[in-house]
Amino acid sequence: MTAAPKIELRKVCKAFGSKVILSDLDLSIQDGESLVVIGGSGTGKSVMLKCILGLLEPDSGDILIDGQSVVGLSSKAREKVLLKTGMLFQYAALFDSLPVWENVAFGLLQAHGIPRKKAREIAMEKLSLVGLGPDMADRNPAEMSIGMQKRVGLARAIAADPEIIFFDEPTTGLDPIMGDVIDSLIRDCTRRLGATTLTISHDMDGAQVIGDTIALLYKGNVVWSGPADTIKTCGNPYVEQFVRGDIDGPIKLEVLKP
Ligand SMILES: Nc1ncnc2c1ncn2[C@@H]1O[C@H](COP(=O)(O)OP(=O)(O)OP(=O)(O)O)[C@@H](O)[C@H]1O
Repeated sequence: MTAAPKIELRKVCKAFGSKVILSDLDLSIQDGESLVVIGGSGTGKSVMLKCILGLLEPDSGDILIDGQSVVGLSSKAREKVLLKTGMLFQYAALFDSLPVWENVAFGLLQAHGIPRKKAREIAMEKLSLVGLGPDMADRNPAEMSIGMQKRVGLARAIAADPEIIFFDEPTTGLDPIMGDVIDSLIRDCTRRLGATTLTISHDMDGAQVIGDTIALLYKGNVVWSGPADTIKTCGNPYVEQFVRGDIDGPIKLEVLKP
């Protein structure tokens, strides 16, 4: 018997008023797989992620984690599901009022009820995995560069050894070299954990570093998916246009009328 996908979207639809964002979206991520969903601005990547996290409810369709539907859960049941997940937000979203170690340990302290001493030990271990020494632990995140903040955010995402990790545009705001460093760290840390990951991104190069599989979203649906290392040779016209950044092709830019 084949195992159920770790995360599965079945014909998910979501509209805001008359504007259809997700349209019969099917997607599945196997246990231990790293999927990167790429797509232009406004194609529904964030809406998809918010539906999976329960921040938005699909109009129809189903979303399953470990074979269990997570649509319409009570907040208590959702908290339980979210305990097996970690998340790195687009701008790291650290609390400036807390030192670095406590940012990393936030979920351990608040959601997992781990005592402070133990939580600090785990935080130090995770900081070292992302290349930050013990001297960083008591720093204020606001004093750190964006690259360092992303490392702290990654340490927080992996703090509880989650089974699933979500990455929202993990290299936004970084220069290409630091972006590459963070992409490689994400790949190494998540592989070490054996976690299943879902990343949303615009960044083709990063997607190939992080992803086992890439899916291209356009108008709320997957127009291509396949192994990350085939994206440049797959011959799919949507992918080719996206890779080249051409204006001409099947992807139509929605230009706002003045
Ligand atoms: N709460 C909301 N109410 C109304 N419209 C929304 C809401 N959230 C998102 N949208 C619309 O849904 C569309 C898709 O947005 P989404 O943020 O998912 O795009 P995206 O692919 O993540 O884009 P980007 O890469 O620029 O972040 C956009 O047109 C956006 O304006």
